[in-house]
Amino acid sequence: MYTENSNPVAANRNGVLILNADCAVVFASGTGHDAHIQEKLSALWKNRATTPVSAMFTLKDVNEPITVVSYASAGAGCFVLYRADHGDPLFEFVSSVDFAANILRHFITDPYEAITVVDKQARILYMSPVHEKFFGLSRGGASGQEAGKIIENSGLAGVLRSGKTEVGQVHHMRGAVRVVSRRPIVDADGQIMGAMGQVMFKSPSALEALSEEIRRLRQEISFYERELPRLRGNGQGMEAIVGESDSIRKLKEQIKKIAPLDVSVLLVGESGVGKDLVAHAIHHLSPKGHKDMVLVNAAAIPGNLVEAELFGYEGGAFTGAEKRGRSGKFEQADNSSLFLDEIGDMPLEIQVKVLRTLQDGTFQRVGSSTQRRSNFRLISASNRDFHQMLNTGEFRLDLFYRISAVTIKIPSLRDRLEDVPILAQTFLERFMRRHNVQGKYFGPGVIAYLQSLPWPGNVRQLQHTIERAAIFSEQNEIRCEDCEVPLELQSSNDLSALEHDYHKLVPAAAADKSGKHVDVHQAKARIELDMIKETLLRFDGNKKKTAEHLGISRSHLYKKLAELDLLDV
Ligand SMILES: Nc1ncnc2c1ncn2[C@@H]1O[C@H](COP(=O)(O)OP(=O)(O)OP(=O)(O)O)[C@@H](O)[C@H]1O
Repeated sequence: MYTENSNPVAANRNGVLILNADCAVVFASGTGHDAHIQEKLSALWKNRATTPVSAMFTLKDVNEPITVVSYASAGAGCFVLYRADHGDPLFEFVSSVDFAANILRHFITDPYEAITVVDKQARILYMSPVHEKFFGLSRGGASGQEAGKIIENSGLAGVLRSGKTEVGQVHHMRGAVRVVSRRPIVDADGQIMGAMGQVMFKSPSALEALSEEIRRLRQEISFYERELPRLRGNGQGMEAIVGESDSIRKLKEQIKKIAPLDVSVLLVGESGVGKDLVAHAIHHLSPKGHKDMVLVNAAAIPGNLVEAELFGYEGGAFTGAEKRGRSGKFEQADNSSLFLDEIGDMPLEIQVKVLRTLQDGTFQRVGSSTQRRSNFRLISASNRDFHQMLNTGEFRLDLFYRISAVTIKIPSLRDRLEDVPILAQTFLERFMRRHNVQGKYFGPGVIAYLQSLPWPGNVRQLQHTIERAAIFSEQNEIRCEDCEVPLELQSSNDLSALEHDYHKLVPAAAADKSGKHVDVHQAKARIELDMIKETLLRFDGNKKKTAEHLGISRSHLYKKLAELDLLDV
């Protein structure tokens, strides 16, 4: 029998015992000499045929509990003995969990959370198989090598120096991005023994998505921080209406005069001219301006909910109603302004319902017979032609009188093209402020080009054009070709209506982007082409919807598409 007992410290705490097939001791070291321990392990080893010896277990009924790691071969049983202190988590873990070894094995071979263990000199003692594979090494190929030589950008040597744990670090290696944690490993006296790195192999893409989401949310927060002053109302007064033309000056005068008076105002004008802005400015300058204006989109209230939405309801008035009931828009607008947007699109049956409240300010909540009163200032807006609607009976005359004590017409942009430069500059600066972009500017000829366009979608369309140009312009300079203008006819969707407005559109279409003159047929074809392209895009290439929307037959559309070589769209 060979015995080894030269290290008193090791002998005191640790040891090795090797037994042959007949349970005789062939090697003992340290606590392996302890007769009591030898007896216990021999008994276990003897019964190995009926009760296999665990890979890791604790001997409890000896002087001091001992953690044992065993390795069995056909001819011998090798036991590594480790005298654990009481309260040592490893001892507790191993002594209380039968399958402790399986867990540790799982931990060191987990394909999703690979580990690397280094000694004090940052030499690799162990690397998980999946990690070795990742580095193109064979099994055990990393052992004994310097961590920095195997692991690109390894931070383990740094952790050994600093003694500080690093959690959730992004680590670039071999062209991949991984999330890693590194920690120093200390002994019972707090001395650094080595370090361990752990790499998340699974879902770094999910973590990347998470960090991308955080980045996006941060951006959004900073966007809203910049927007807040405007949303709080700083941008809702007269200063929000940009323009220096005579018609805009006159409009601002009208707003100043009308705002303090408690009369109902009807704002008319094409879509995108700024009716909403004007409504806010009137409310803002009115004695009720300190309260929020209540907005109702008259075209968008679902028919079956219109009464509940406008007048409110009592608790349990109908299935799905809130228990405590709810106030409607009229009630919410008490002592404030009520903005009835798109009033020209209000269905006739709803017109009847609102008329009475508009006449005397009284209403009843659905499910209640109590008469309520609301004192609101009415502002309405529409891009529809009221004369025509009154003639055809689409809009009630009595309601029209009620909403239009004063009517303000907001001019189309093409009738005040002198406002285009200041509007374009304002939108560009606003865009840069909101999106933290710097240095964009209009190149030569761009403003003149913008002034030559008809703007059927008015200021909204100009704003979108500038924003699109700011996004897509390759350099800081915005050029004419960046200002692609899809023709959006908001209030009239067909080509005949376009022809009706032809005298207004021709001057604009009569120059191409470089300012070169084109004749009337070319200009008309250009408009038609733009409309077809824009509408096709809007309806994802659906030709039926495109034809319907443009008010042309499908055969005409196909003919045009064939001419334009767009049939495959
Ligand atoms: N004079 C202006 N100065 C600055 N921005 C303007 C001006 N007129 C319109 N805008 C901007 O153009 C866009 C459309 O304006 P707004 O919604 O007020 O138009 P609208 O006439 O109410 O349109 P719709 O009839 O389609 O509701 C908004 O972003 C608005 O801020």
